Amino acid sequence: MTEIRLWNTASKRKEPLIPMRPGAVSMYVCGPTVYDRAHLGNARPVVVFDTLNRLLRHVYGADAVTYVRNFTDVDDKIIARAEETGRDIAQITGETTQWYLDDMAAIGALEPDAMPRATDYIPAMVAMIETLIAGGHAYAAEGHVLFSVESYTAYGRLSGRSVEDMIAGARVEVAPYKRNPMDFVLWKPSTPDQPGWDSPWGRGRPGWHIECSAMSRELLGDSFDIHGGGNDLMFPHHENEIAQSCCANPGSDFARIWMHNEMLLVEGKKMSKSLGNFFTVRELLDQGVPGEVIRFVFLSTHYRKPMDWTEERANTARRTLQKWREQTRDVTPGDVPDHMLQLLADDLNVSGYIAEMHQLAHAHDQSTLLAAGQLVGLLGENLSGWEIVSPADGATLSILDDLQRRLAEARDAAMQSKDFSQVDHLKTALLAAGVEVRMSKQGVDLVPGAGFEPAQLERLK
Ligand SMILES: Nc1ncnc2c1ncn2[C@@H]1O[C@H](COP(=O)(O)OP(=O)(O)OP(=O)(O)O)[C@@H](O)[C@H]1O
Ligand SMILES: [Zn+2]
Repeated sequence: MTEIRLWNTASKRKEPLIPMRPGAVSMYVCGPTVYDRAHLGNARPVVVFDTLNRLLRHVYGADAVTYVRNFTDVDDKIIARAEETGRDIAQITGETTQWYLDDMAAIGALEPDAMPRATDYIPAMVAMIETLIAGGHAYAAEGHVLFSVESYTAYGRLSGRSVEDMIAGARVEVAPYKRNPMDFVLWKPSTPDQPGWDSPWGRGRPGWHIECSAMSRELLGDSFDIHGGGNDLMFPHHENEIAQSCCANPGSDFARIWMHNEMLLVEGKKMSKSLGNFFTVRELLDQGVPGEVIRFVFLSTHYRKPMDWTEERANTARRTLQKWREQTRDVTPGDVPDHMLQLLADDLNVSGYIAEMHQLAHAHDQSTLLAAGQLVGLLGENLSGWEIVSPADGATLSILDDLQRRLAEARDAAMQSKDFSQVDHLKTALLAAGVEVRMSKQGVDLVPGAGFEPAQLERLK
């Protein structure tokens, strides 16, 4: 069986994935707070963990993998949105949840095995908070319940900070009912017009962090294999999840491997709702960018590196996919070769994997190319958005293939003879027909651009 190695943020090294329950892999990923359309940054963790989910299913079998991603449908941001718009909270969260599912399906993400909504798990959260109070890890004060960070000596270990550093560096809310400024809210009181549930501490609602601790435990148990999310969640959210879960379930590991994707940036800054520097996945789809192109752009950068979205990258992705789609039309998928699987299994080296896909395309190994694409959620049948693209027809593609071969041969010959006139002649003619010519050590690539005129190729036949 392929050994999967993943970078564990907690240990700061790559570790083999050894499922706690042999043959059964469990993964929890923090999902969205549902009050607005997902922006492009929000789609990055979805693509990253969807790709991992697909790899896990390939290696262990689909039935052996349990992937959970939650919806946070109770949160102060949602309450604020309802107040601003005068709309009903259930309407806002219901609509936004459906948008999210539609948009993520459009970028080729499989639905997780479970998608718990926080409001369906309030009793589990209350029970966990009671356990924490009984164990001396939390205290009730003025209708709130707070987690006492001093009660957990490993607090800060994931993000590598001490409690003193955190107090100095963080903008923590200082409140009279807190014993330590770093103590964080497990439960807070609700006014009569805010969503609330009866509890031993009065009518109120959970804090954000306890939601994930309770839902992951209900669905995956005290300990599970992989916990994922964006690296903006490492502190305080994940640090707080660990504190809650490890104190409520003594002796458990909570999550064995912590994985964090880097951010999608806009001019050097994280794309985020609060900064207002965002555009949504839906806007891109509506502009005619196929969901598969969005996915491909994400896959082209390793998940632990920050990245930008540029139109140029989108156009390159579109041309590559268009070509591969034509090449693999009516082809039956073969098998993904082991050396390619090894690349994915090495902490999701998808860019290396895509380089191999280019090689397969050059070698006209269409059935392997198709299988390789489908393993990472590309070249499938259900990916929308291509209808507005006019693909080159089969005859034109075979001329292009022929020209690609001739150009590669001409180049090899010219390396010996030092006479590049034939290479230059072909290149000039291709460029005139609107075909971009890319030559690298790996080979020759012909990419028809927006101004492609197939008729111009006829005279090169
Ligand atoms: N720019 C980004 N790049 C990659 N992942 C992101 C980016 N922004 C948010 N995420 C991830 O998206 C998920 C949902 O995040 P969240 O709903 O907090 O969005 P947000 O834009 O960060 O909102 P806010 O700015 O209001 O905090 C989380 O897993 C988070 O890590
Ligand atoms: Zn979470």
